[in-house]
Amino acid sequence: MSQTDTTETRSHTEVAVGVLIRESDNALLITSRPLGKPRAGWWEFPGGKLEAGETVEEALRRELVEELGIRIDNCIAWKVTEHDYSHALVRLHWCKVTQWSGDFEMREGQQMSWQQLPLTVSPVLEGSFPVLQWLSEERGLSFDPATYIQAAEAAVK
Ligand SMILES: Nc1nc2c([nH]c(=O)n2[C@H]2C[C@H](O)[C@@H](COP(=O)(O)OP(=O)(O)OP(=O)(O)O)O2)c(=O)[nH]1
Repeated sequence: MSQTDTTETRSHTEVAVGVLIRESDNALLITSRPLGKPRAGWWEFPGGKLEAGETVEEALRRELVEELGIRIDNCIAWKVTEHDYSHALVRLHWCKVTQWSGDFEMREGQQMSWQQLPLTVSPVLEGSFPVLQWLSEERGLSFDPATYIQAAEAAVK
């Protein structure tokens, strides 16, 4: 390797993310990131990192019990995306969830909001923007990333 080659190999952090869709009105569950995590207070879809030996579905089931106190009945693998944050290079495994049981409890002191598109909470994690676009397209809605991008840029300043 030459001295000018600054190529750095970063390993991916695998993350399971749930797009919970409420049957009655198609609303999406969005939660805020708890204090102590990178981007605390930002909004995201619920989920978290895979632990050693876990499948995406197992990780999502565990995270949703730990964070929200609910048990999911189905987990439909949907998309895989990547995002390079300064704190981690993440690979996001997106699953749609339409059935669950239990009452929502914010076990990590976070907030939750059932949202229609476009979301009204802000700022939203940048790694979730592609999914907001796909969900908008599925619903025949236009997607304008500008508002999300501006809010994210303002929040990292
Ligand atoms: N849960 C979730 N994570 C997301 C989304 N979009 C996005 O870029 N991410 C990124 C942010 C984080 O870098 C990573 C998730 O890691 P995390 O720190 O929240 O995971 P965790 O709950 O297992 O946390 P920890 O207690 O192990 O630190 O994925 C999203 O919509 N939901």
